[in-house]
Amino acid sequence: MSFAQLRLDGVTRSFAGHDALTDLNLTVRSGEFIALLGPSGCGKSTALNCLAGLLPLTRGSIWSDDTRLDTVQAERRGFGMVFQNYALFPHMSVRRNIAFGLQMRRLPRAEIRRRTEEAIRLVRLEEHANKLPGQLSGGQQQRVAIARAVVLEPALVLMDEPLSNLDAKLRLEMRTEIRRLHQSLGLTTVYVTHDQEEALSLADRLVVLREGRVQQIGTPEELHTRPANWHVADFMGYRNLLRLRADDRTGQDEVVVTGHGLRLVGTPVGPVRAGAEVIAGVRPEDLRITGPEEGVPAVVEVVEYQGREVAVEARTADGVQFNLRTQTRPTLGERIGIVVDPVRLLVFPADGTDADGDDRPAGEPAEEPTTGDSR
Ligand SMILES: Nc1ncnc2c1ncn2[C@@H]1O[C@H](COP(=O)(O)OP(=O)(O)OP(=O)(O)O)[C@@H](O)[C@H]1O
Repeated sequence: MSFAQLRLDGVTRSFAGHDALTDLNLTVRSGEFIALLGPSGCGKSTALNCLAGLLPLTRGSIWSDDTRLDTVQAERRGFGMVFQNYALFPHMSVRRNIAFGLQMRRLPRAEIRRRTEEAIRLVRLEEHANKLPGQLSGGQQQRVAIARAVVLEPALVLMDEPLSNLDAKLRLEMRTEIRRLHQSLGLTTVYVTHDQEEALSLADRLVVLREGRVQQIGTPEELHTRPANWHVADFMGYRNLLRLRADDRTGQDEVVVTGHGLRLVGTPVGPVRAGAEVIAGVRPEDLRITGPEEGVPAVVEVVEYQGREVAVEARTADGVQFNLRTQTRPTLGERIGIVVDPVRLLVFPADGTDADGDDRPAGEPAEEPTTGDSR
């Protein structure tokens, strides 16, 4: 069942009266790689299982072009699935595991053989085709699982944290592998992960979820440079989140924020009102270290070697902690100045209101952003 567009329209799923996923609207275009991203419990797997047909919807609908899909049984949707536990048949060889789905479809024997061998080649398991899953490494087993899904040429491939059981090095390799397969086979993929780096590197578009609600949908670049609210910023590596107050001179393009002995100029994202409480966020790599006579004065407390760069923690006299990344290596106890580029300091309404003024995910944030003194 191939499609030009797959549309999720107000997809909602609740468990015992509690919404696990609320009002998900998303259009997946054929050939796209979409990542569903968010912390544990945000509703990612629920969304994927609704798409797969493993969970009935509480409200809303799913459409494959003009055909309603949410009423179609899981096995008739023609989707491929890859999960974190590979769920391979332990008593069957790699080759038979991959061929199994084709055999179930009663395809001609020659076609089964041709497609199976091609899938084995695609995931580079030629040398292991006769082994049992138990004789393979985790990464190899995951490749079998992927081959088994894509050999059926599914209209959509659904992956739920497929790399989470692998070690760091293999995860990176498999990530490249998955992207390569997606491209070379012209797949359409929906991929669930809690790892923002994985999502940013794999996906054409990301859907950031929090407490069952979409926070933002966008390209990696859009999310990276323009998170819609501070929750998304938090997730996108804006490690410095400061609870401050907007000055009276709040404009369209610039806002002065003050508090905890700080006075910084930033860029408003969303409806930031003069005098309002805000969350100002900046990434560690967007802060610059200079001498103590310039910028925000602070003292270096932690210096952590991280390959080419150094992660630095510094604290101001008022106890605000900053996380920085630099190429130069300051010494412990050194007095430095921290320069904040106004374009890179994003200022969000503290209630979590979105950039488009949509205040659906609003409400006083449950978790407090770091203000330095809380750590
Ligand atoms: N079968 C179920 N019965 C009751 N509650 C459920 C069920 N499945 C999920 N939930 C609840 O729905 C919410 C979303 O769960 P979901 O598994 O979709 O989150 P997730 O983002 O995939 O998290 P994780 O990465 O930890 O799997 C959670 O609060 C979870 O406890």
